[in-house]
Amino acid sequence: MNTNIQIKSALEMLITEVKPKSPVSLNLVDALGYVLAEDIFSPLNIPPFDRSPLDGFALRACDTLNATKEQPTTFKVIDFAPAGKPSTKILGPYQAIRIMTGAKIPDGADLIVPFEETEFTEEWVKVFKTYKSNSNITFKGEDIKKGQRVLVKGDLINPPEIGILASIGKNEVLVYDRPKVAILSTGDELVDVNQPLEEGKIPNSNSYTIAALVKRAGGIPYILPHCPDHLEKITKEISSTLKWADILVTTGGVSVGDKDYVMEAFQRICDKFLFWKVKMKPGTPITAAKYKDKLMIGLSGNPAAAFITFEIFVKPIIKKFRGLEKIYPLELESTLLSNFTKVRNQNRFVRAITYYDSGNFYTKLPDSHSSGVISSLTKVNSLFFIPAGAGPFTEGQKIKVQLLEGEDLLP
Ligand SMILES: Nc1nc2c(c(=O)[nH]1)N[C@H]1C(S)=C(S)[C@@H](COP(=O)(O)OP(=O)(O)OC[C@H]3O[C@@H](n4cnc5c(N)ncnc54)[C@H](O)[C@@H]3O)O[C@H]1N2
Ligand code: MOO
Ligand SMILES: [Mg+2]
Repeated sequence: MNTNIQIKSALEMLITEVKPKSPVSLNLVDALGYVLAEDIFSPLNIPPFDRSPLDGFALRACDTLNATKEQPTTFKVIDFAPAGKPSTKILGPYQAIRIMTGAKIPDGADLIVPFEETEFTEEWVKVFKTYKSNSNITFKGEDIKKGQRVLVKGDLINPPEIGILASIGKNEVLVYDRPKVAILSTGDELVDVNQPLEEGKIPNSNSYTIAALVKRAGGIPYILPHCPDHLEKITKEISSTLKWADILVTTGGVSVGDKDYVMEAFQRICDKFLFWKVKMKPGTPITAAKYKDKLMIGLSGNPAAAFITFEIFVKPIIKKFRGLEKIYPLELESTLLSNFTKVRNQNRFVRAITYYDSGNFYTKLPDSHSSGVISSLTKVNSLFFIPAGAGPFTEGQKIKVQLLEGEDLLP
């Protein structure tokens, strides 16, 4: 069995098992946060016609040749062209068409003069200088050429991409579906959040933390009813869940306790067992297995360990299922504002709070790092990785932290 393996090997083992979900066609408004499963080519020129970028008058530049401040040239206003209603007139010598921003340039015109540079009435307009041909015209295809590739397979759809798709008249896009992530907390001590507590019991918090983390990572979370520490029941629940879920995340029952059954359940169900125990703290006893194209990941029951190992191992998996290429966190240099003096012979991920101020990043470490402590997770937005044997770390020292959000900023 693969056991006590390095963090990197565990991640590689998991990631190589993941293929992006099959593409689905989505309406534009629903596509936010999905990843494109096709290259997008524009069927149109944008703009689709030569248009005016200003409110003013359409003229012929050659007619402005003798215009000066002292001796302006006068043009006869022959038509009005608002946006969306092109003028049908052909502009002749010393004629002008009053034109609005976004309107099609009338035939015969090669110049737009903005209102501010003219004097005008309803019948005539005066210009006071010479203009070059093609001044103040936005040309057809200047923004996007017909046939141009505007977005690439693998691009994340954010609001700008939605706008680009709409501007080329595309209402449906092919995107990679989001993975369905089932969450199963195990433990005889668990009760639902809305149920009364009895002696020795605790509310199931992991399912909710994990569901929120799944959502933040772009997966679709499904919280299953928590399961007692019972091998048959756990096995049955996981087997039936894998019929529809892409990823199954469990918490609890992965260590060496008499009632820790999750790894055994994985072994019964899987067609490929991946590993048990990774050389890191917290969350050492993490386990993973594969069944068909589905992944099972068993996280430690300790709330902070479940949180941290989710971010390290499950988040990149979800991102790969979503079709993203950048699946690992953004790492940045930061100034440590706390002391961390313990030197341990184990790789550690320390929960951290990182912020930006006047050109620098700063990182504070909460007081407690115990994997069973949940209170010190508040405001945690980053992880400080300490390789085995490294340290001590003191206030003012530069360190590297991994951000739990902000991957958009990756190059
Ligand atoms: N003899 C040893 N004991 C333990 C070892 C070891 O190496 N030798 N490893 C410790 C480490 S490290 C960890 S981490 C835990 C892992 O425990 P499990 O994954 O088996 O989790 P449980 O035993 O079920 O629970 C641990 C802890 O977490 C609480 N818990 C569980 N589920 C939830 C939930 N859904 N919401 C909130 N809290 C939960 C549970 O009550 C326990 O307190 O094992 C150590 N032991
Ligand atoms: O590996 Mo455990 O989560 O540190 O207590
Ligand atoms: Mg246990």
